[in-house]
Amino acid sequence: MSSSMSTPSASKLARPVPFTPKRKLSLATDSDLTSSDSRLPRSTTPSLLASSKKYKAPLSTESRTRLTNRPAPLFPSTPARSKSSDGTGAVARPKTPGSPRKGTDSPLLTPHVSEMDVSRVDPEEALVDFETVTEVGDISADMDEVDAMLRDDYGKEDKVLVSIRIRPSDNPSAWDVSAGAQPKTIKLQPQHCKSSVNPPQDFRFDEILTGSENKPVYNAVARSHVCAAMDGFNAVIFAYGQTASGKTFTLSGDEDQPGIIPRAMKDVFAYIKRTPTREYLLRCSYLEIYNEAIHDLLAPPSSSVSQPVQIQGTGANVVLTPLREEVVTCLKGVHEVLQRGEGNRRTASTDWNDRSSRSHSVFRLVIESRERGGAGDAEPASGRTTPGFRPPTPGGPRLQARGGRSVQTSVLSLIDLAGSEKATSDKDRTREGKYINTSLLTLGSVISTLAENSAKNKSDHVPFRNSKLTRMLQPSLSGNARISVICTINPDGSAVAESTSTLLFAQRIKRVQLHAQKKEVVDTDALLERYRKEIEELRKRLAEKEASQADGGPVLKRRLSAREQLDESLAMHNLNARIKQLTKLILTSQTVDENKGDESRPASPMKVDFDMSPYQLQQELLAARRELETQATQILSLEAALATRPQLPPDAPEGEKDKLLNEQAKTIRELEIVVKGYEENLGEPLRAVREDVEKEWSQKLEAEVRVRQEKEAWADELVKQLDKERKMRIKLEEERHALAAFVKKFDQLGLGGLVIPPSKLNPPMPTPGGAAAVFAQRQKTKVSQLKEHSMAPLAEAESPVRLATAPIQKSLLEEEWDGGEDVDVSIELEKSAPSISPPKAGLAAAIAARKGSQSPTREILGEKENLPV
Ligand SMILES: Nc1ncnc2c1ncn2[C@@H]1O[C@H](COP(=O)(O)OP(=O)(O)OP(=O)(O)O)[C@@H](O)[C@H]1O
Repeated sequence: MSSSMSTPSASKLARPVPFTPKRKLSLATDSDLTSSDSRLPRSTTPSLLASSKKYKAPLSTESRTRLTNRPAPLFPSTPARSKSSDGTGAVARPKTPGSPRKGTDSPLLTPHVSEMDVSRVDPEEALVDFETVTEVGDISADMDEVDAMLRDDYGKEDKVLVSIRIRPSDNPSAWDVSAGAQPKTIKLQPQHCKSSVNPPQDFRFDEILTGSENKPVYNAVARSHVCAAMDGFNAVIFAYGQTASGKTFTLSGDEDQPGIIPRAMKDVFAYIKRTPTREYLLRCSYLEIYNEAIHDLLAPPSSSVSQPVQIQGTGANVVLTPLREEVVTCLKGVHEVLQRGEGNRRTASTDWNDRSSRSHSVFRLVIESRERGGAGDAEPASGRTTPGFRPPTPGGPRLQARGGRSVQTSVLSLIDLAGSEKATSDKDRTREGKYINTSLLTLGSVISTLAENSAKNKSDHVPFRNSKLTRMLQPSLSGNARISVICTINPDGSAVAESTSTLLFAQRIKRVQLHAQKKEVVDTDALLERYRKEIEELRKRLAEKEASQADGGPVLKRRLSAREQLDESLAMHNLNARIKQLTKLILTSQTVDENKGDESRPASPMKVDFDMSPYQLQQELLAARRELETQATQILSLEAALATRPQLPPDAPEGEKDKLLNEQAKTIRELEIVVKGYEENLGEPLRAVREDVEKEWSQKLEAEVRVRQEKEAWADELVKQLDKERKMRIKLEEERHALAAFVKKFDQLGLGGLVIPPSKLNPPMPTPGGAAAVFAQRQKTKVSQLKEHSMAPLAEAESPVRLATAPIQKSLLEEEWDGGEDVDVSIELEKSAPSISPPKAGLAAAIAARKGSQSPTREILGEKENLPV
């Protein structure tokens, strides 16, 4: 059956705010992030969400309807943030401390000492039988399905279960899906193919799911893995896909459609309920990988800032430390843990998703279980049976004979990966996007190498260490886990490149070979075993106290002071309470679900001595804290010393140096694989990003070129103008020199006693008002001088040569020079000439004769002396 994914839509409604109220990003600056990502304060910034105006993934009409008609929730909504009692909305401080983990006995790694006052536990409350369970809606609804699952043979699968989930959309789908038939295929519609030569590829997967219902998705892709985890296999379920394609919706869901995590938790308790032959201890942790730093989502904010989580160990023995683990005994407890963790996740509004996960989040449930029936059990198995029970694990009783009892430990990891994305308009989001894409690319290349190794029976190096995500997943990806991958895609034509890339990833991971094994060992470190031992010890002490009281009777009582008697009875009460409390942490089919009113329980790494007085305990606590501080300082200085030490001393043996060189060569190979994977895996979307960037830059370049051309044209014009001006100056200069030379010669010949003052040969700078103004002024002065002196001698004197004898009389030439250097003085002279009245006849004649010629002096000289001009 082939169907298109399009859904008719009348209009695009506003995108509803998704249910998940994840923690928003702080406004930390880029430099903050760079300096210490792990120290990033997780404060919220409402403006980040409010500022989102861009295009976001459109929701289908179907999901919008679902979101507007909400029935009362069956399961407490996973990520909703609870209001504190003071109504501020702040998440209440967790009441319980971190539990110890295997191999983390150091107090530094389990820094949160129990805060719970055990004396307050009501022993009566602890004893609740499974028949008294009232939270029917929580667990029983899915019991039959769990029974059915338990009958299935789910443990033999050695391939990754790969499913595709297509997000509903109002736009026409670009994909043809054949989800009903076998094999289930998905194919790009021909009109969306880039190449008309190659027909679209048929992708085949285990499941192809559509629609907004989360239950069928859970049943198809997760339930078998949850049951496998309960049965002792490590199991990993993760969602992979482009941003806003529905990963968080699939994993966490919302109030109407709880996702895989809440449904899985329900099944965990249902499973315990259906398995009376075993007892369980559950503890969970929640972390995120943000900008390549691991953050504990359950740690109090102060400690998560000061102590980022580190990955220690190698290969299959990867340990995360310090990571808070909380023992959970009921669905409500898990809900509280999830809620707290979700509240601490980093989300932000991006160009594509109002609440985009900016980190990879990992919810881990550690399941310890073992056969029931040995000494120390709080209660014997009731003998009540339910159809569909699994038979007891073969070999269990035999292992008990060796002192401890075999404990099965498995981990169920539920991972919501951040979505691959293009560069976004926001700088911080782009930076996060880079980290996200890089770690996804590393995941892609790890999967590629694993698939290649499986297909060709090779053992090529797998670059697990290239990202925190792959390093953390190394034990599971190496094969010792059952893996289910849900690849989510957006069916729109605009997202074809990203969806194709996701499908290629899905196809590759399908080829990875798994060989998951159950781990059942005599494990004295298992928390379950430690609790059992502690219970036994406490019981022994209680019995001794009771016995000594019974033996001593009134005699003993008389010897003890009233205060001592009070302390004694208090100590016994505490012992009882602690026994009850520890017993309650161990889940059996009878006790599961009985602690419905409690939150997660403490799992104190310390064995508390209840005989101590409160004062003594306080002193001990203080001393322990001091020791802790000293050790922390020591660790810091050791770390600093380690960091500054060269990798190898100069005199290290050659073998060591070779080893280091080999390691470095290995790292280079890994990087090469990453680069190769980079090109292969997400080449398509990144090409698109590159094209976008290239386009933007070529536009900028064109604009720059245009501006430059304009400037060059302007500069050319300026050069031309300057050239013209220079030529004009040269011409004027030549004229000036010619004139000066001529006048000099004129004077040398003694033709008029005209003396050219040196200032005329080096004329002054132009005067304001120009030559005309100066000339007019001088003429005026001259006229007034003429008026003052007698005009007669001048009138009698015909020859201009006489002029030289009158010292106050300037020569015509001088007057001409006063006109300035750049102006044609002859014109000014002509204009001004009539105003000089009454001129001497000879001079007037000379002026008149000069009309039309370039220089009046030349005219005069030409006339009088017949000199060549
Ligand atoms: N199958 C679905 N049915 C209905 N609504 C869906 C479905 N899948 C996704 N959505 C809606 O689409 C929006 C984006 O989904 P979601 O946040 O789960 O994407 P994501 O892949 O986790 O994105 P990111 O990687 O950016 O965190 C949400 O509002 C979600 O409710």
